[in-house]
Amino acid sequence: MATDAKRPKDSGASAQNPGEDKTLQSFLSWCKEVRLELSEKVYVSREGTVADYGMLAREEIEEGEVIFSIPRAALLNQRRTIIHSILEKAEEGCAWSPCLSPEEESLKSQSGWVPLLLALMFEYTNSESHWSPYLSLWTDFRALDHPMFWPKEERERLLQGTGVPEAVENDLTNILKEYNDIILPFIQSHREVLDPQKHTLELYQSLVAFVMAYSFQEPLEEDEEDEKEPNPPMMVPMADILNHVANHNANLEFRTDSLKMVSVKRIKKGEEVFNTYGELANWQLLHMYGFVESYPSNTNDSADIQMTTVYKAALQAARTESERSLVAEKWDLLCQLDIVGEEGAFVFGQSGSLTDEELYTSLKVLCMPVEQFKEFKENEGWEEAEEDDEDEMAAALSNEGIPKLSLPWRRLLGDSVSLTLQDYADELQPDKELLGDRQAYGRLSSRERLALQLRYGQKVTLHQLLELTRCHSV
Ligand SMILES: C[S@@+](CC[C@H](N)C(=O)[O-])C[C@H]1O[C@@H](n2cnc3c(N)ncnc32)[C@H](O)[C@@H]1O
Repeated sequence: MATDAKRPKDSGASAQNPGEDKTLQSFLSWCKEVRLELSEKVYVSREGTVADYGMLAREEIEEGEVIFSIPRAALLNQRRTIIHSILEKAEEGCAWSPCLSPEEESLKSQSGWVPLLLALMFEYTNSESHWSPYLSLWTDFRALDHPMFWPKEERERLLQGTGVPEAVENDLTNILKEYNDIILPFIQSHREVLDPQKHTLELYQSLVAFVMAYSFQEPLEEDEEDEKEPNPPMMVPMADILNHVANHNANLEFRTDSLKMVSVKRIKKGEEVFNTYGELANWQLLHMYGFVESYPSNTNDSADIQMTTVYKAALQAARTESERSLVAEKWDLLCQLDIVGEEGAFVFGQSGSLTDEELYTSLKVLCMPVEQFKEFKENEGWEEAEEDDEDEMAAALSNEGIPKLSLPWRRLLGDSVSLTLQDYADELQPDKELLGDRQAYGRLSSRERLALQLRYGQKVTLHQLLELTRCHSV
């Protein structure tokens, strides 16, 4: 535990030169007040980290050591804000606006983030806030450079084919809707604490980006997963100073009285302490956090192909109207069986398909002769014997070290889906030469670099898959 007594006056356990950064100094003093315990083996810094603030090891840290511990009372959530009572009342369904129906008055939003966002709107703009020393670390959330802050034209041009522009459009629509339907009426009904001139849509959007990139969600117990709604997000001071890499060396543990950042491997002196934000592909990291990991460091990277892309390829391959309506019927059944969905994606990781059950079944059904499809429909799935066949094939393929999908791929859909995938990969168009040309790379804007890294990784993943389908076609 770090205490005042143990610390020399000007080089606390948490910063090499704390005096140089007054905002950081004030945050670290606040941490002591709220009894956040920080190991003397680490310090917060803006130098020597991958991005702005981060945490560095002052000394070697063994696996399993507690790096810092945050009492639950130091977490910022909807219950720990001055406006908690009005948030609670609104959540309980008490009337707060004479013009709205009870459904409209509820603070329930699609994302479940609204109460925390209202709390942040109030606390972030209140200089007397208990959370001010913490929230003052960030003066401009737009500096995060999430694609939601890029001009639309730039986003669509640089990120075409990656899935990010579509995800961002969806976010922007939801943000506008939530602000107009829930936030603004709530602000207008609580003018004693909120003000539409100050608590604007622009601020709301910035705070959504902050919650996206900095908040934590406590996982549910395994037996609660099916019954309970996910826990609402919360802000976890100090844990959110840590940057992320796939090959992380620390992990946040949720205990009864406190949250603890624990090392999951030995961390050498001078190394950065990295948390994990989850097993996230580069397109997800860019969408939610505004950064990507360079190829091939992100072992969780993947390229996601919308399930409907495969449906469209099958429709294109159909030659007559009756073949097209058979494809449509097959697709409906696959949807009903929850094997595919309008919003779903087939996911390809660095070593092959991560959704091979769904992909294999979809391809097989889409290519079935009509008689076999009738039988499949009656059984609502495969016969036992066929499952055995699949297992045998999977075993044979994994003996060869080849992902399960590769062999049946061409046999099932011929060239049509391979070609669609090729088109999909071509749409990514990353200029590989640029990655190797340091000078040219140096001339790119930071957004162009992000886009290049993202598209290159996705293209490589897809090409590995395409290569496999070519090598092992039957
Ligand atoms: C939870 S915060 C981490 C603290 C942050 N560095 C700061 O100074 O406020 C998450 C943000 O840190 C940055 N970040 C985290 N890991 C990164 C990485 N490996 N590379 C680049 N930026 C990263 C991104 O801007 C991300 O949105």
